[in-house]
Amino acid sequence: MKSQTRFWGSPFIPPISMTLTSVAAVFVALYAISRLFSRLVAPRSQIRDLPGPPPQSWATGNLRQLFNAKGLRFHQSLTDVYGGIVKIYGFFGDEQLYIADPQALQHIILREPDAFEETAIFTEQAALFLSETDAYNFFRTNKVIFGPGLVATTGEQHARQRRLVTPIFGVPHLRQLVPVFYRAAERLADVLHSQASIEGQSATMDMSEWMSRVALESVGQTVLGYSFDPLDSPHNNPYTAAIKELIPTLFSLAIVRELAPFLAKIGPPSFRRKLVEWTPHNAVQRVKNMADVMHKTAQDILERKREEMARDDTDDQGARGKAKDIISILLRANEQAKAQNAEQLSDLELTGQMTVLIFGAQDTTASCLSRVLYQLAQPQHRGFQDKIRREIQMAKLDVHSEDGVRLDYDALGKLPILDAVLKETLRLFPPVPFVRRSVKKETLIPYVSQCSALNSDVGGTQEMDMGVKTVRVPAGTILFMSIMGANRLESVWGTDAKEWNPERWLEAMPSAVKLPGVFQNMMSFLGGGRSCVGYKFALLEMKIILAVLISRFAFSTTQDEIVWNLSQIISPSIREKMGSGLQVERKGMPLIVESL
Ligand code: HEM
Repeated sequence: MKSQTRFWGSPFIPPISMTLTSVAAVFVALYAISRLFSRLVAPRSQIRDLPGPPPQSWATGNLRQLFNAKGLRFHQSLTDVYGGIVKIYGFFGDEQLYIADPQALQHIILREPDAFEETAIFTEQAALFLSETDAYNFFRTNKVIFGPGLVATTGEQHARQRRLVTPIFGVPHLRQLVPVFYRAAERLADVLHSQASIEGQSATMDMSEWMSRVALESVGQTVLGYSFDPLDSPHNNPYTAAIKELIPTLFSLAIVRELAPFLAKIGPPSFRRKLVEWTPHNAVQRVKNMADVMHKTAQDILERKREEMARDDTDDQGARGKAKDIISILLRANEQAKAQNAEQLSDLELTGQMTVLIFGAQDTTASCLSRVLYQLAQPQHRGFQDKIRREIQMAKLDVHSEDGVRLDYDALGKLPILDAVLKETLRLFPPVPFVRRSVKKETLIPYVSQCSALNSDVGGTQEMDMGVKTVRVPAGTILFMSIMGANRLESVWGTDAKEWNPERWLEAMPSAVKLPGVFQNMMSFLGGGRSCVGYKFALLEMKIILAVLISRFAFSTTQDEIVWNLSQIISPSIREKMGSGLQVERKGMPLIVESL
């Protein structure tokens, strides 16, 4: 008997799903033909002469190696084995570039940013997935996850939004957020303390889960003035579930999404939306539903903010004090701009910013915080925990705060060991290991060839400077900018570039080679007009959380084997060996947490 195909319980689905499968096959074939054709008519590309790995297959090139949860080694090997500028393959022999070279990155990010844009894939993907209005919103969400994305557009519209949003991440506003970050960090510390007390004085806890929760609560409170997760009780907010799921789900669709620029040209938005609704693919449907939940939540919060603002205005001279969260500030600035007929954000742009900021902030900081705790918990690095604890105790002696417990904004900026540990972790383990761009117009990219020893022994590279060269790159080429590769170059960081050594930040840096990063010569927050708008916010938040936790707890490792996975943003999981040599993995990073 033939098995019955079911799609979301609908009796009409089998014929539709069959039709869609055939339609998809036709699209893929058309895409392949169009790529082949454009390659035949295009002048011979110089990319062809660059070194790089062979494609794994003609159809998917190296994409399966690049967009793979276990792909971190492959990413690292590209720079180690082939140098700072590497030829890789996309679909059907499409030649792409993988870049860690400082000269090339300077060119792309600072010297000629107009020749590059965030991959059109994202714009067109959104256009493909959603109705016109939602596509706009969804796109911005998506961009911050898979690449930069303050807004859905490039050029002047992005510049305008950036101008409007940047001031709220300045030091005066950040100072006001300090107590909010402390509240979340201290609540977490109380919860961990009571858990540890149940088992005496110490207990094994999944610290990556806790970092994820405290990061979401911190950003919810500071950006939206909204509590997603009270930390002291189980949380079941649908938004929380959506944002946790979205990144891995989108990453699992990474290869399919490569086809988006082509598919997005088909028909009007309403037709493309229908196509997505009918697509018999679980991950596609989940992404659509998550986007809906996030958009709806952002709309509700915006409504509530407007009501609060109206109440503030009618209150007796703001007796309750004006809300200090970022969206309230943005909203007030926007209302002022409206009154003066100046630059402002539409409602759709405002809800888009909310989602973008939550996404940009949550997983990235959670990933970095988890990695800092993991490093500090290693037996060989535990001395750094003691040093940080001591320097915090010393700093508190100088602080005249109400409770004598919290270091203020300025005191937090004067903790050299904590600072060095955070910088070194961000350098060696950037939460976002790469971003992508596409070339808008043909350009000549300079690079310093460091491809000397074609050394297949990953990690055993010998970089040799062979002088500045250039490569002519045609419009439409996709680039991977390797944040992790650049952050580990020996030419920039010295021979111990691949080691975790916080002490390097307490000494003079060995090299004068400049990377175009916005923060401390590293690429972790990128650089230029698309750099991370929230990096000072992130550093402040992470310092407060770490200062509170390290003051109250000692962290050490368990027997578990922890592995770090790539899903655009890096996250840990536990590898378990089952009988018969089988290995399974589950999300998490258990550490032994001891109350002090
Ligand atoms: C450790 C924490 C963080 C890391 C490593 C990080 C990293 C990055 C990177 C690499 C980009 C560039 C992406 C690209 O161009 O494709 C970026 C952009 C961005 N980040 Fe962050 N980020 C962090 C925290 C935050 C926080 C806390 C916020 C907000 C509160 C934030 C908001 C943004 C926004 C809005 C953009 C897009 C900027 C634009 O396109 O103009 N990030 N971030």
